Amino acid sequence: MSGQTSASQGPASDPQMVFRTRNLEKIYGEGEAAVHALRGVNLDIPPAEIVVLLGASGSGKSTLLNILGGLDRGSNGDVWFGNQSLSEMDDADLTRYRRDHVGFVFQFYNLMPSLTALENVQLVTEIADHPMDPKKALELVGLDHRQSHFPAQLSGGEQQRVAIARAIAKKPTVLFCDEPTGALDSQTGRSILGVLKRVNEEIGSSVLIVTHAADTASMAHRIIHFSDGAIGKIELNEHRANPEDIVW
Ligand SMILES: Nc1ncnc2c1ncn2[C@@H]1O[C@H](COP(=O)(O)OP(=O)(O)OP(=O)(O)O)[C@@H](O)[C@H]1O
Repeated sequence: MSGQTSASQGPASDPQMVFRTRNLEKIYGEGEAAVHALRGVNLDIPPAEIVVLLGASGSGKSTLLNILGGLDRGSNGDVWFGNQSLSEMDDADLTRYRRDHVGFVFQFYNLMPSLTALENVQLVTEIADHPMDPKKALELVGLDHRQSHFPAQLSGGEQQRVAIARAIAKKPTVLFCDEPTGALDSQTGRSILGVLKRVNEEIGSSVLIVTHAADTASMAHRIIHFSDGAIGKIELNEHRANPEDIVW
C-alpha cells in the first residue's frame, strides 16, 4: 500500500474523476444542537474502483455516501460527478442522477415481500433506460436458480444477492453499499463481497463500501479512513485480496 493524503485545491470539476469533493461540509441541526458530520472533505475518486470507507461510528461515512449518492446535500463546499456539479443540481436533476447512475445496497435488503426475486429486479428494469436482462442480473449474483422464490423463502445472503441484482440491473456508474455484510455471518459475507467484486469487474461500476469490517479493505483499490468528519488517510492497495480469503 502507498499513502496519499487529501489535498485542498481550488474548486473545479474533473471529468476524469467519477467523484470530486472540495471543502465539503455537512452540518445537521442548528445552534447548540448542531452536529458537524463532515468538516471539509477533499476527495478524488477515479472511475471503476472498489473504494472502502472505514472509520469509527459517527465519523461521517454514511453522510458522505448519502451526499455522493444524491440522497442528501452538503451544507457547504462542492461535489462533482464527472463534470456535473451535484451541489448545484435542483431536486429533479438529483432524482435523475440517482435514477440513471446510482445503485444502493444497504445492510437490510428492503425487498418487496409479495414479489419474487425476479419481480423485485424487474421493478428497476422496467423504469431504467438501458437495463440488463433481469435474469442476467440474477445470474451475475449467482441466484438464477432462485428467481421464482419470494424473499421469505430465501436466506439472508440470498436476499442480499437479490438486493444487489436489483441495484445493478440498471448498470449503475456507481454502486453504493452501506454495511452490505453487516447482517450476515462471515462466510456469507465473503460470498457477498465476491459478488461486489464481480459487479466491479463485469459491469465496470465503481463500488463504494462503508463498513465496520476493516478486513474488507484488503479487496479494495482505495481505502479512505475517516476520523471525526474528515479524511485521516487514503491508502492505495497494490495487491488486492480475494474476497474468499478475507477473515473477520
Ligand atoms: N439526520 C441526522 N440528523 C442529525 N445528526 C445526524 C443525522 N445523521 C447523522 N447525524 C450525525 O452525524 C454524525 C455522522 O454520522 P454518520 O452516520 O455519517 O456516521 P458513520 O461514520 O456512518 O457512523 P456509523 O458507522 O455508526 O454508521 C454523527 O454524529 C451522527 O449522529
